[in-house]
Amino acid sequence: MNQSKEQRILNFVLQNAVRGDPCSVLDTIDKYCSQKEWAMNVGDEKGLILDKTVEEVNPSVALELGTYCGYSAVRIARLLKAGAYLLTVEFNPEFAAIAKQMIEFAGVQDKVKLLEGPSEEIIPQLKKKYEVDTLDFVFLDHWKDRYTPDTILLQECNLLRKGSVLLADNIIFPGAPEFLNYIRNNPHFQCTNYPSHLEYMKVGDAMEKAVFLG
Ligand SMILES: Cc1ccc(Cc2cc(O)c(O)c(C(=O)NC/C=C/[C@H]3O[C@@H](n4cnc5c(N)ncnc54)[C@H](O)[C@@H]3O)c2)cc1
Ligand SMILES: [Mg+2]
Repeated sequence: MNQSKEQRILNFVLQNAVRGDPCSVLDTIDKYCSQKEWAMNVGDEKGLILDKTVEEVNPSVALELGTYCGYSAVRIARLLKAGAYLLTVEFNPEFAAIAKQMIEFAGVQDKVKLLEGPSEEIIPQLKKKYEVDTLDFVFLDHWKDRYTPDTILLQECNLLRKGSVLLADNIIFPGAPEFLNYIRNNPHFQCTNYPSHLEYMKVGDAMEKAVFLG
């Protein structure tokens, strides 16, 4: 049975990156996906916007929706302070298995909890089952039509506090027009747009930061 693209990306990392070195894992994925097979990792250019936002927020508890191969989970986890952790949600079992190996190879497994299942089921479990009080940072990079319902769900589950920061990928391409309309017209969020490019391409894209005002 021939391998999936995601399996080929993982194999390339296992054979070419330095075990326990998150930066080498990120660089190796970026090298593979820019030179061999495109994949929907946040990538190096938008990755810098993600880095700056995570460093600015310095979260104790972070949530990622849409783990995929684990690129942004590694990217976020490598910046977390001692005792801080990332919860990352992925409902495709094949991708979750790939991401688990990617996270472990990068050596950030102690900072990452990979939760397998749909975000709409996991989010309501975060307080009771995963002992979360509130989330300091949320990275949205899953199906784009889930950004709005999951942002509403996070509020309904009282998982956001004054100052919680949401960062959403792909505002331009593939685009999340409904989310943009929702969040920019919502008085409870203060929004900032970060123009960039689609990962590994010369196509325009952007990220949107939304600070919850309580
Ligand atoms: C054809 C084509 C290809 C790529 C692009 C460009 C492009 C560029 C990008 O940066 C992109 O992020 C995307 C994109 O579509 N991302 C969707 C990412 C989903 C991942 O998240 C998982 N997931 C999806 N919904 C859920 C959910 N509720 N609960 C838990 N996991 C979920 C999936 O299992 C995948 O692991 C696309 C445009 C067009
Ligand atoms: Mg994306």
